[in-house]
Amino acid sequence: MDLLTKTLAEIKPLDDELLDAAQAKLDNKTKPLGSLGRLEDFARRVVAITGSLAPETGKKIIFTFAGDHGVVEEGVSAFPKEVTPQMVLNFLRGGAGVNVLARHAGAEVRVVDIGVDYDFAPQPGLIIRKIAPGTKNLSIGPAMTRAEAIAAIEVGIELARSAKEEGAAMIATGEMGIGNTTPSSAIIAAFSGISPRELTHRGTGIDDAALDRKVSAIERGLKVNAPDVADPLDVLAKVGGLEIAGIAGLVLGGAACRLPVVVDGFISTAGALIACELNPDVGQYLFAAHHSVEIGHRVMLERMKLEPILDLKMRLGEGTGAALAMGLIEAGVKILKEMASFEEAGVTQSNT
Ligand SMILES: O=C(O)c1ccc[n+]([C@@H]2O[C@H](COP(=O)([O-])O)[C@@H](O)[C@H]2O)c1
Ligand SMILES: Cc1cc2nc[nH]c2cc1C
Repeated sequence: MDLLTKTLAEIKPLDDELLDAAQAKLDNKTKPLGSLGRLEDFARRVVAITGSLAPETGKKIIFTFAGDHGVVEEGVSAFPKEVTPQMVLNFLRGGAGVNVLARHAGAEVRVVDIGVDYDFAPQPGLIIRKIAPGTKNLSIGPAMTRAEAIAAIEVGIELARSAKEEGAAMIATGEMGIGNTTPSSAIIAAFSGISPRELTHRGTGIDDAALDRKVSAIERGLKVNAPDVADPLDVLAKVGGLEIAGIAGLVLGGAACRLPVVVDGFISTAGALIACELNPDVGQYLFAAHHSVEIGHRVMLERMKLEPILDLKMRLGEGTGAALAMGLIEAGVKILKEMASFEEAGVTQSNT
């Protein structure tokens, strides 16, 4: 059996008994019932995901997948495509936004070249698993073959599995790819049936003329490719991206090996959406880090029934939102593990 099929079969819905046991433990802590709000949900879900009533919290890894996009030749981004490899080198030197916020959160950043149109020298922190030197222009034909999409998903699955073997407590998604808000918008337009004009936004900060070109590129791409929404791999291959596929795989691999997965912004959520369309149980393993400024993000999150943790008006990607949210999820787990119970603290419980 191939790795993707095997992984999809391994993903199970969360166990209600574990969720209830975690809630019972939280309800014994020295606080009015439910008073730690969503921190309690984070703790409950990490218990049910990991199967432990005292989950580990130490090792946190952000995987930042980088890929290029043929559709940039349609003039859909405010930046040229050479920024993709330039930013990869910035990540590797520790100077990018995600590096700063990961250090702040105590997380490690691993950069994955899954499809950058540049040959990097092997170096620490860089995982070279290039499937192709970028996608093809999705506005005139398929972005990639189905085999390439599956190969990129399997890279993500393997990375999640190796993170689990190394003892990671939590993993997160991130990405870098000039032009990648175009395939992300195309993916949600395909699944939702909402028009690209309503869903498409300004990415890196495009002007009105570039926004028109971007909407037109997506409209043409959906028409020429006619992706089959009942077949999420078809959508991914025809109008997706290699880093989006890698993220879909990381999410699937995380769910299969019972790791909490923190999903960053718009592009990461497009990857997570592909994973959820392949197996709806995946959503229970996910934490939506934040609400991106990109307008299609809300539609994606609603479709996946995920409530974003933060709303900081961010739209950088890389894993920046995920880095910040990891600390809050960890805080919820620490409440469960470290807070005194009523009995331990000698505090009287409610009389109702
Ligand atoms: O994560 C987000 O919500 C997000 C929203 C807008 C843009 N980005 C980042 O900006 C790049 C894509 O923007 P664009 O305009 O080139 O499609 C890519 O490198 C993403 O990491 C990221
Ligand atoms: C400079 C720059 C940094 C980024 N990080 C993620 N996407 C990006 C896009 C640009 C243009």
